[in-house]
Amino acid sequence: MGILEKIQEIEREISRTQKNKATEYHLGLLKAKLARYRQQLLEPQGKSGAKGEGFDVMKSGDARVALIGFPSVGKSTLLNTLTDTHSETASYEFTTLTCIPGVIEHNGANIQLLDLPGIIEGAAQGKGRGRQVIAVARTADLVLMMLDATKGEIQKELLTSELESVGIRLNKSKPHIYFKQKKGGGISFNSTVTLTKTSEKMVQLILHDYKIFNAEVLFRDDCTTDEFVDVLLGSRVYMNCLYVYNKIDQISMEEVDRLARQPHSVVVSCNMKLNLDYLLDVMWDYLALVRVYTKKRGERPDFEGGLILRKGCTVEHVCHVVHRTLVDNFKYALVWGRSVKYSPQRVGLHHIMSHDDVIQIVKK
Ligand SMILES: Nc1nc2c(ncn2[C@@H]2O[C@H](COP(=O)(O)OP(=O)(O)OP(=O)(O)O)[C@@H](O)[C@H]2O)c(=O)[nH]1
Ligand SMILES: [K+]
Ligand SMILES: [Mg+2]
Repeated sequence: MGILEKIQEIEREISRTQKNKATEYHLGLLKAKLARYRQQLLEPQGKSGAKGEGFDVMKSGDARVALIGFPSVGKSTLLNTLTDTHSETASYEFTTLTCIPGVIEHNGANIQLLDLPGIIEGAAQGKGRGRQVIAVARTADLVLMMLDATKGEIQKELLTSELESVGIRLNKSKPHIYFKQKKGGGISFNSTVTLTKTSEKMVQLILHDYKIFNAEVLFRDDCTTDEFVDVLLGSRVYMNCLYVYNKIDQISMEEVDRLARQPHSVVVSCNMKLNLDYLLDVMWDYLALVRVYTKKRGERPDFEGGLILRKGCTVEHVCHVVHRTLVDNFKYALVWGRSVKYSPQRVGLHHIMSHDDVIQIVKK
């Protein structure tokens, strides 16, 4: 039996099984099996076809953003509007068949935007070019899930579950579970909180099913069985996602207002160029980018050549970007901007920089 058939069989069994106390362990085990088969399905089966022509795009710039969505929601139209690249657009589905990179220039940063073929239900199982699209999405720093504002929330749910089924978790943080396989000593299970969503027995059963007999498990949160399986499989990707509702020119103001209030959501119209500046600002936030200007003593800051770093970056990070050996000769730095109380303020290597700060590094 192929993996796909096995998956279907388990899914059928799960839907047949009534959810209650007596079937809890049975269902938990089925779900764990399902997760394992899905993982196997994703792993490239030989060289042929798995990678897919037209998807091998070099990473470039300061960050990478992938456009995911059903066909004809306006992904290519967005790429054409925000970048100098041209990607074919049309009213029929699957206009785009490969990965098309463009560059967004924003706040002095170059953000690589990837236009991708539309994905459809069953993409994770290889329908359309789903698997290749998902593989590219995994390499991005941010997913823009583009949705057609004239269609229902169901698109978002379907896409989210497609991505979930291949190990991509959107806007979720990694479960606080410590798991380590050991050479011996059996299973050591501990938790720092009371577990209400799973149990030691459930975890033991799953580990047994995975043929893991020696391991250390520590729950630091009241996590679910599914979250434990995520940690066990270890290959989950936790990604930031922005839901971009396009074609708001086609819906009522009330509806626009409602969509705009959804979490992690931005409403736009690519055709009418509505709200795209706001989209760029939110993208910048979600990418957690920071621009820092350097300045030499007695000179004006270099406002042309801002350095692009990540939120939380320190003076030490800035030094590394400026020059490899700068840290060794570092005496102190003067900083102007939002990260300091007084401008300028003398700071050390561990000082955390804010967006648009100016820094002057003083050497020994
Ligand atoms: N009304 C309206 N139509 C739009 C908007 N943006 C794009 N469209 C239209 O939607 C259709 C599909 O646009 P594309 O950019 O080709 O969509 P896509 O998501 O790249 O489609 P695939 O590559 O086939 O997956 C085109 O006819 C566009 O003109 C918008 O803001 N409003
Ligand atoms: K299209
Ligand atoms: Mg397209």
